[in-house]
Amino acid sequence: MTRTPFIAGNWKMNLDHLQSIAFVQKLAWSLSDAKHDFADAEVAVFPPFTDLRSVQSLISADDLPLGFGAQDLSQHDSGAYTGEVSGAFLAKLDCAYVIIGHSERRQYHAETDEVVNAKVSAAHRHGLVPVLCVGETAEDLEQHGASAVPVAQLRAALDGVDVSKGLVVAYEPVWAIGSGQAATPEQAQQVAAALRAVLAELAGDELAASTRILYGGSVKAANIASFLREPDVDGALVGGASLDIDEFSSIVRFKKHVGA
Ligand SMILES: O=C(CO)COP(=O)(O)O
Repeated sequence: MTRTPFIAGNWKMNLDHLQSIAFVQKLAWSLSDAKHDFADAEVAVFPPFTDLRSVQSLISADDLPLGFGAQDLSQHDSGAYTGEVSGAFLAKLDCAYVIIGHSERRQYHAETDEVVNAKVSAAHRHGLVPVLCVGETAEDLEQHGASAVPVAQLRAALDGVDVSKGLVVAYEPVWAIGSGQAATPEQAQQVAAALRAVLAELAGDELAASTRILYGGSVKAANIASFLREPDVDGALVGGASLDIDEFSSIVRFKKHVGA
C-alpha cells in the first residue's frame, strides 16, 4: 500500500488576504523548479478563513499544484451560531480539507473530544477530509507515555465515524509545537504506529493502510527527512516553517527521501 506523502502548511492566524495572494504566488514559483521532485507529494496550505476566497481564485486561475483547506469549521451546518463557519461554506470554496481538533483549539477554545467528534462528522457531511489533530502535553508524556493520550483522542474523535469518507491524522505533541524541540523520529513512529493500529481496529486493515498519518511540531527542512524515513509517518503538518517560502519549499523537496 503506497500512501502519497502529504506536506501541509498550517498558517494559523498569520497573513491577511492580500498577503496570502503574494505568498501563494511566490510559493508556487518556488515549488515550480522542484516539480520533478515533488510531483508525487501532495502539498496543501491552510490559511485563515478570510483568505480562502483569494487562495481559491489564485490556485484555480493559475492551475497551481497546491491544495488548500480551512483551520476549523463549525459542528453545525447553519443557523444562529454567531462567528461560526459552516462546512457547507468551505465546500463551496472548494476546500478539500479542514483541520480539526488542533491543540490550540482544544486549549484556547475549550474544544472537547465530543466537539472534535461532532466536527469530524460535520466535515464528512460536506465532503471535506478532516485533518484530525491529536497529541499529548508534556505532562501527559511524563505521566502516561507518548501514545496513550493521542490514541484516546483518536478513538473519541472517530466514535461512530465512517473513516471511509476520508481522514488524515496529524500527530502533534503539544510540547513540540512552536518550541523548536521536535519529537524524535522514533517517538513519532511509535505513536503513528499506535494510531494506525487503532484505525485498523476501527475501520479495518485496508483503510488503516491507506490513511495518511502526519507528524507536526517544530518541523523544518533540517529534520523533515528523518521523520519521512519512518514507515508510519506519511508527511508533516508544518506551522512556523510554512510561513517561510524557502524553508517550506525545502521541506516539500525533502519528500524524495521517503522510503530511501
Ligand atoms: O501546530 C503546528 C502545525 O499545526 C506545528 O507548529 P510549528 O511547526 O510551528 O511547531
